[in-house]
Amino acid sequence: MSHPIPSRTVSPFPITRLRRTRSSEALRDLVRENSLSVGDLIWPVFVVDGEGVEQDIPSMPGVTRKSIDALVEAAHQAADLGIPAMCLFPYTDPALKTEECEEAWNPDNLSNRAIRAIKEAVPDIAVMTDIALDPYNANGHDGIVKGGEILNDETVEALVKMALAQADAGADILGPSDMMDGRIGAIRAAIEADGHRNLTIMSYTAKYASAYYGPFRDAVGASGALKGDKKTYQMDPANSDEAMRLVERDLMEGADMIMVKPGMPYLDICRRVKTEFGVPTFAYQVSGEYAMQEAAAAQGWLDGDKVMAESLMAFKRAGCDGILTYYAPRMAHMLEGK
Ligand SMILES: NCc1[nH]cc(CCC(=O)O)c1CC(=O)O
Repeated sequence: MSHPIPSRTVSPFPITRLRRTRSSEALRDLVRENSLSVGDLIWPVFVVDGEGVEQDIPSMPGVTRKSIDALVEAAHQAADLGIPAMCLFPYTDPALKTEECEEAWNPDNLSNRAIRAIKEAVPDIAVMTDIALDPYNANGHDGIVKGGEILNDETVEALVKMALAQADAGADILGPSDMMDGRIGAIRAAIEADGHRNLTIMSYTAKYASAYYGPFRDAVGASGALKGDKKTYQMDPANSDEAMRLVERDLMEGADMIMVKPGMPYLDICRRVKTEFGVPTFAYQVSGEYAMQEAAAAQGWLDGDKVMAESLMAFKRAGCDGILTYYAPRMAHMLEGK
């Protein structure tokens, strides 16, 4: 937390030399204000159909789409590293994409099968889901489209069905990422009525209409499908007060945790959420942030490991309790000294 600095802490030079507490690693350790630990990390992963499959994603070097068996293996490794949660994103066969998006609430869709497989093999790792229609939508949008309009209330009904299917599959954290109005309240009411009393919701509350999602859309196979942009539901990057209204709204409707997305370009929003609401606050370091850092590292223009660690610490300093990051296993290895 940041505190107002009373001027009496700074006497004139040389009584005060602020370099003293930076003069050795030991002193720097003692006065460090924030820390990053493995327990802060949520690992987003991409699931694809098949067996023994690991596909590279060219715009996200080092990240792969994995079939369920490979994903279970990855879940074991994540749990061994102490990573508390994984977040699943399915690559959907284009043949399963429709205008009504029915595959989204199929109890046996790829994502729900993956949830079951992970919870059975590695029960201690928390599984987070994505609730939005875009992987299943013939036109790539997060909501149902009729006559060129992204329909709010009809989409919310579909999202509730999707949430219930994920709850039944054993999800621990539901992640509505669609930005429709009223979806948190509708999902909360439905899962309560269905007896899922401890099921948490991490709302993608302040999700901006961002150009940083490009590589993710390649990873889930949505780039080609998307017609137009997402500006009628995702937020305008120019706005900050509006994000605070969304946080208040989502908390009132039953969200347990709040997320800001993208991450690094929106650290001011993270800080405002934490300072103004004092609730569990998360940021998503998105695909484009990862791609930028890795592209520069591959050129030898940046030190990839150091930039990874610095970028993740920045989220803690901005007030986040945790970070969704494709770096989760790599950062965990570094933190464990492995
Ligand atoms: N609603 C789907 C969704 N969930 C997470 C991301 C982006 C994640 C990333 O870029 O890493 C997106 C893409 C989008 O809204 O277009």
